[in-house]
Amino acid sequence: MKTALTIAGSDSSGGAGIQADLKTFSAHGVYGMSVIVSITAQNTQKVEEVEDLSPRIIGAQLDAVFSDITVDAVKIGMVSNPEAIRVIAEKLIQYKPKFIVLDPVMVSKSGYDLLQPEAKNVLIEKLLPLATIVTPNLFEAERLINNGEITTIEGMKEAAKQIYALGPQAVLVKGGHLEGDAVDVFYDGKQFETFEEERIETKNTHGTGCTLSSAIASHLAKGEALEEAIEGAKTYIQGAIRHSLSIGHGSGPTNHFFQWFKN
Ligand SMILES: Nc1ncnc2c1ncn2[C@@H]1O[C@H](COP(=O)(O)OP(=O)(O)O)[C@@H](O)[C@H]1O
Ligand SMILES: Cc1ncc(COP(=O)(O)O)c(N)n1
Repeated sequence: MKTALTIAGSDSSGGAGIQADLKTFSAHGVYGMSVIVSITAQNTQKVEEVEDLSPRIIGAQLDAVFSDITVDAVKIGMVSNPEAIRVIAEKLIQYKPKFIVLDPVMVSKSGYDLLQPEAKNVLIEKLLPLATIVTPNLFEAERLINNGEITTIEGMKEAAKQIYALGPQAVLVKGGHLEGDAVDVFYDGKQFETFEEERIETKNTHGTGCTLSSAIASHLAKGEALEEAIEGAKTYIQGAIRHSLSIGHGSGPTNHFFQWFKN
């Protein structure tokens, strides 16, 4: 069986973070593993509190996994602070996994800072150059390049180009927060490609970015080429949002098992 590892934060409500990632891996028939960076007390309405784990235990988790198990793909989500980022980068350079999908999580949909402001430049310097692909949403893309608001597909293309220049092998700027259809823009230094799906009208989009990046990692773990992996992940997130779950009183989670249990 192919394997994937998520390095991210825990979401107590199970809709985003580590929990979304593991569900996504399972739904793809990939064996999931996790290195927890931070614990959030969170639900569908808000993030109440965040507690980061020490860089030491983050490093120890990475050593435990990589020293024993072949990791076919890594997904990185919430990394929270500069010290955590430094140890993650150091271990990834040491163990050299073949694929790294970096979701540069910055702020939760409910508006809580999941990346300390002073950690942004460390993420850019240490993690972006290691990424097979980086998957910012519009807000994160704006913050990565500090070049104003992105409001059009053309703007997303320009941002993708500038983020590519920061060192990842490819970029997928996600258009979930734009108006109209859900259009994501891919750039790999050679060409642009757009991945488009019809926008689904729902408030239940908690964890969509986590789900998409883990789905890409799952497809890469199974040996698919990058664009094929994005295509598969985009089809998956569309189903997971279409059948998303009205759980809780706020923004409900995506449905990872919609193939079997439709809402
Ligand atoms: N309402 C929606 N209908 C269809 N696809 C969506 C919707 N909202 C987001 N998506 C898709 O879900 C994925 C996650 O996007 P986005 O919401 O922009 O990221 P994030 O969760 O990081 O903010 C992207 O592929 C985006 O196009
Ligand atoms: C632990 C953790 N990781 C990531 C997200 C982002 O997900 P969203 O953008 O849907 O709030 C989150 N809310 N919590």
